[in-house]
Amino acid sequence: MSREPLILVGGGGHCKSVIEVVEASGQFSIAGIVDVSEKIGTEVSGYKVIAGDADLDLLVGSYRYFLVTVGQVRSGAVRSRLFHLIKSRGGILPTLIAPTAYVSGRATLGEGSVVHHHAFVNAGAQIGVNCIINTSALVEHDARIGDHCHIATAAVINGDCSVADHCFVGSHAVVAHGITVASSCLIGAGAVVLTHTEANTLYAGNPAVFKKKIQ
Ligand SMILES: CC(=O)SCCNC(=O)CCNC(=O)[C@H](O)C(C)(C)COP(=O)(O)OP(=O)(O)OC[C@H]1O[C@@H](n2cnc3c(N)ncnc32)[C@H](O)[C@@H]1OP(=O)(O)O
Repeated sequence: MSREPLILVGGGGHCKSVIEVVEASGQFSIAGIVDVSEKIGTEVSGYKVIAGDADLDLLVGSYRYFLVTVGQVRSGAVRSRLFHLIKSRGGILPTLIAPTAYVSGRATLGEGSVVHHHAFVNAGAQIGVNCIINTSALVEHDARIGDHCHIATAAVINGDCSVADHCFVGSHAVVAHGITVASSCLIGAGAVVLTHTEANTLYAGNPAVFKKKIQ
């Protein structure tokens, strides 16, 4: 079966992690990577950077399938901008699930979202568009994850939680059952979130407490 060519947009560390998922899932062949123009001709995990940011518009005319592979910690703005640019030009952002991950048939996954190796998405979970469900993350039953969120490595979003758009939940953080994380929050690595959060705010620690507002 021939595999559709796929362009990866962003050639940093997160791109390497997505490449592991693309190769293992076997649905697409990686046609190239888009990064800053100075990196054209270099390689990421054996795949060439074929174009710079400014050429993305043109590439959307030549290829159908794209994934945003820029990472996301402090802000999801770059990932969100690239997602909307690709979509506005008619590009398709597929969902991708690593073969070692488990995604319930009763869960939903928005376009451009990637579930990385050994992650688990349980029944009734709803994941928005352009999300990263990173390696070994757990999204439990009926949890809702908004658009452009990054649930980082081994983070746990428990049952009935709601994580709004543009959030980052750090490595090994735990969001307790039924908690709402408001939009554009950062949850520090290892935090244990036991209370609902305010938007645009960093919370960290166990129990997680207010640390600062985010511009
Ligand atoms: C494959 C992958 O790599 S996936 C990505 C994995 N990466 C992570 O999980 C990110 C880890 N980083 C964090 O958790 C950070 O908290 C971030 C990036 C969310 C925020 O960082 P910054 O905006 O630089 O926060 P900053 O350093 O200003 O910290 C503000 C306060 O919160 C505290 N703080 C920040 N993060 C944490 C944390 N994880 N746990 C406890 N306290 C923390 C700081 O000590 C500081 O406290 P103080 O005001 O009492 O001195």
